[in-house]
Amino acid sequence: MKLNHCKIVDCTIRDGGLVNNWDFSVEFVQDLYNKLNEAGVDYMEIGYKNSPKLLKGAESAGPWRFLDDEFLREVIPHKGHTKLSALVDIGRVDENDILPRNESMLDLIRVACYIKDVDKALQLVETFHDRGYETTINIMALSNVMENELIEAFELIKESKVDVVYIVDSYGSLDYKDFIYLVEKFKTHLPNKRLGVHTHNNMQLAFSNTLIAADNGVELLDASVYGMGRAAGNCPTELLVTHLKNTKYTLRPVLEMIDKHMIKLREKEEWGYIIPYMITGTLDEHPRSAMALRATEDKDNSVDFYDKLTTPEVSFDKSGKNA
Ligand SMILES: C[C@H](O)CC(=O)C(=O)O
Repeated sequence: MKLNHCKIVDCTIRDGGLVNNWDFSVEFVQDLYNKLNEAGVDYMEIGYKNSPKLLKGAESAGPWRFLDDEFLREVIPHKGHTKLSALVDIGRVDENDILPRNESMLDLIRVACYIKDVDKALQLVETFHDRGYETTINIMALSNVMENELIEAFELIKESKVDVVYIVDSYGSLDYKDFIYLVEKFKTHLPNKRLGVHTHNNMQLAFSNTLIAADNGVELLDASVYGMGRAAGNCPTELLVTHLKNTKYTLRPVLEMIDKHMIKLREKEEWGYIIPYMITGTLDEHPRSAMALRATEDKDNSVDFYDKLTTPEVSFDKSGKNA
């Protein structure tokens, strides 16, 4: 039997941290690592490896926002076969903070960027590659990228050392036709690269879009336990684990994590398919205005929210309120 080509990258801590300001206990993270390892999940993204020096106003965040190698060694004293990954952002990472891989707990470093910064992202990728890490470049907000910009980026990526190139649906606004189109485009222009996919669930399509990408040859599939991720959340890990065929994955340990931690956490924190996130998804916008709305007493007034977003002469201030 030919084993499925896919690998799951669980992003619960990194993307879920955008929901609770990375306020996960050490016990939670240890349980998650152990359960993902038991379930056969390939990678766990344990947080961001950005530098607090380069990101003002983030002092209140939990330790998973600015991973520290010493701390990681204490949290995961016995590493199983699940590899550890961290995400970095352009302009927020100090490359001097990244140890050579053989001195670090991390195996994979993923560089997130917008299309205009692909050149800078690839410079970072080269540094991390030369320090021994597996690398990805995650081009965010792809639904807002012009074809000509993408083609220019492909030229640089093709010649680079990056291992995996991600198709990222940051706004949860793409459907199956978009994914088939994008995967084909990436495969045609980057025949020498492996591909990854990261989806958001604004339109209830995260799981199905991930499967379509996988069926079309994408290898690294991002997911989060119970879908925990920014705003509408991500493709649920438990669904991939149980649904992908010809794999070594098992569902039971992920269900144990959900029973022990995720149900309680979801009562305290909010993420998932919620109408204001559906609205920003269908309008192909960042969910920040919907997130701001959900923090107000008016949080369920979706008609008013929709009217504001679709009325060109109304503008929003930074908190998401209309001005
Ligand atoms: C690098 C990640 O794919 C970034 C992310 O979560 C996004 O939605 O954008």
